[in-house]
Amino acid sequence: MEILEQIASEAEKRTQVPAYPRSVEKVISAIMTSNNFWKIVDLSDEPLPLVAEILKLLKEHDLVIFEGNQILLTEAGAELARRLGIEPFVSHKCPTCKGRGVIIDDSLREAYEKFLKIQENRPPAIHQFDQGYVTPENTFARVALADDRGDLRGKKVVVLGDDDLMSIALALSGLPKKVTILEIDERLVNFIKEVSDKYNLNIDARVHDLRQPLPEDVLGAYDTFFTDPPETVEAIKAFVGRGVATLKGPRCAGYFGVTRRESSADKWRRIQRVLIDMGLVITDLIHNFNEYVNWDYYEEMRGWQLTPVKEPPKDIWYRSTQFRVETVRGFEGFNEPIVGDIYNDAESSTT
Ligand SMILES: NCCCCN(CCCN)CCCN
Repeated sequence: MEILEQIASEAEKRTQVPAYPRSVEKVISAIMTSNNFWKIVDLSDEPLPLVAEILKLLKEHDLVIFEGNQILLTEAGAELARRLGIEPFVSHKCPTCKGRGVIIDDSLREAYEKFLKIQENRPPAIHQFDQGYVTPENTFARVALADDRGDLRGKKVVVLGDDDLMSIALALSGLPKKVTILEIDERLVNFIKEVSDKYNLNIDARVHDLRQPLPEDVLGAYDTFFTDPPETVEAIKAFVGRGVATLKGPRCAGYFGVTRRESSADKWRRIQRVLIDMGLVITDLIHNFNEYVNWDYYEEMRGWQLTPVKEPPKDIWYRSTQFRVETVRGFEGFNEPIVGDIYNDAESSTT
């Protein structure tokens, strides 16, 4: 145990990311499962900067070697794993729903097929706004989830930030009474407007920087919000807080993703305290519900400078947990201006 403690404390000192013996143990389990850096980050469920530093420390202790871009345990590393009883990861994920608990069934199939075609011409994700969209199937799984919880039919829905094109999927499903979207990126707003005009979707799409307070007419006017904020506590407070500010009253719902790729368990605790303090209850937390298509600006992101081997990401590695929250009596949204950097902290790495 002592070596894990030593590596964890050194890794925390170097990265300022909270690190524990369990963090090191999970990285070793991940190495026993895959030699690919991105898969090791994905399996370990620890922040990328911390995983990168732990790998460097394991190498310094001759417990790991880098053969080309492959990350392998040495004989000493395998011996340590045996001694501590560390084993490879084993998945028991449902092959049908992929662990989401919902599927895109026949009632949504036609709308989903249309969405698949429409999203082929979507604007690419850009670094400037920390964009990274989820797969089209994932976007529709969020529609299925919200309908399964009774949050869409006859409801007014608002989307805060929409590189995932949730607004188009929601409108195509025909379930909400109204869909509004606020998005900083004009390319996306124009794309959504064109699609809305072409398919008669009647989407209320507006360019808006979510660091600025919301327009008056959206405050207290919606039943359900969707957002997928950057991974700083400030950004989550701003995006989710504004989502709450759009809600009509108690017992309204909000959906958003929070990742482990850029947020430690300690940051999660701060995030969850912010949610509780807003007067929300967390009704659902679905691990790895969201899977993000690899963005082509990966060489510009901070995480790339930190990787111990320079292997371009191939398979999906960035995932997030889908949160569903509900307001109760006394809830309080947040609609103040945000100043300062909402994209970067010690744990973020894809900005
Ligand atoms: N920088 C690339 C990954 C960004 C993912 N973040 C924004 C997602 C927008 N669809 C945060 C994901 C979890 N909140």
